[in-house]
Amino acid sequence: MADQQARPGEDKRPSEIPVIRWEEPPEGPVLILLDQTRLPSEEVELVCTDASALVEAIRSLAVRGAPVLGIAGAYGVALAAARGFDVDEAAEALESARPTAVNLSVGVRRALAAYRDALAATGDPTAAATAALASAQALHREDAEASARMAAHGLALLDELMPGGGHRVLTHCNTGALVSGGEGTAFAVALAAHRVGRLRRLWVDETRPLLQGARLTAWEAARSGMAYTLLTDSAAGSLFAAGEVDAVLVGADRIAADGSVANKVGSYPLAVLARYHHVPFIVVAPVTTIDPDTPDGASIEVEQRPGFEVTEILTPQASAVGGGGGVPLAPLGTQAYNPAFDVTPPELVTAIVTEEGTVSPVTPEALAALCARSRATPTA
Ligand SMILES: CSC[C@@H](O)[C@@H](O)C(=O)COP(=O)(O)O
Repeated sequence: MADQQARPGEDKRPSEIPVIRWEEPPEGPVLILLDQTRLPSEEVELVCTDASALVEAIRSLAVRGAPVLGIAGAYGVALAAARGFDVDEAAEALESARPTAVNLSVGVRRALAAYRDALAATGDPTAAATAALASAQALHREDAEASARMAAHGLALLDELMPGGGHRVLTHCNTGALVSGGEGTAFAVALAAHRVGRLRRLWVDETRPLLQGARLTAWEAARSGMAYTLLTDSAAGSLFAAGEVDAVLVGADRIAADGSVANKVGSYPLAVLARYHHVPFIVVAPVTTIDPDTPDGASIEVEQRPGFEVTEILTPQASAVGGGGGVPLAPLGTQAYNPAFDVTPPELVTAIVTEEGTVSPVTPEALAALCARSRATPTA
């Protein structure tokens, strides 16, 4: 079950946006999410008391973006365990809530493994629930740390590629604090450049159809005080042609073993434009987004979203899952093609920036070496 409660909208640094948190009131543990479908007009929290409410929140994009989906999935397992639900069933429902972002299943599986190990060791479901929660909290902390390290590596790369500073960066979708335990992935790099006075402008693609750029990235950019300009996705071409873009920074939902990058639909056209205009196309993602079990781009499952997201303008009150209810943009009955993501082949990616360092050029061998380095670091 999920309840909604409004919270006052005082100004905060992006890192202080309370995207997701665990609380234990007397009625029992809850997972509290900032409902991203209501931004930027309202800051409303969604209180999940069970995993099925969280599954619904994930499908409706109340919580979204690869790293935080992993964190949410892990807390979802902990919630099911703490509330005495069937943990395996909850884990399965959570893992399959959205197919493309690999972080979701990484987070769910990690908390589930912690739960099962503790149950096997102690036979005590309460101890197992505590272990699942500790695992989710560790993932949450690690993501914040990874975010800071990605920002540092990404800023170093921007400075290396453009030693003069004054970076004009184009970004797509939303990759800031709203998707992370920290300040995000691609947006965190732009924020780091802004803080040291080297970001001249952040170009923000509106990101049709659900407007994560306009609603969320512009909201985060405004809070950070950086210079930013919103554009329609289709205006990116003329912006490149005018020589106004020095680099493209995007996140990723899944990176295949060959370096193919699944990210919000519209990323691939930006990569093609960037190549044509000799502009670096940089992907920023934690190592958990690299999926060694997915060999190539063709093997990535791309989520297909309902057509009404394209044929209607959804108001915050209209359900993004249950079927329309928004303002019609197209004649009734119009069919829509609505993949949530597209896949950029590795040859169009200048670099992949992770918390473990930067891979450039992007090759299967370099990615495998990075993953091996990361696996050598123990996790909770
Ligand atoms: C660091 S976030 C990377 C991606 O998850 C992000 O760019 C994206 O595509 C999110 O899509 P969404 O459908 O809003 O979950």
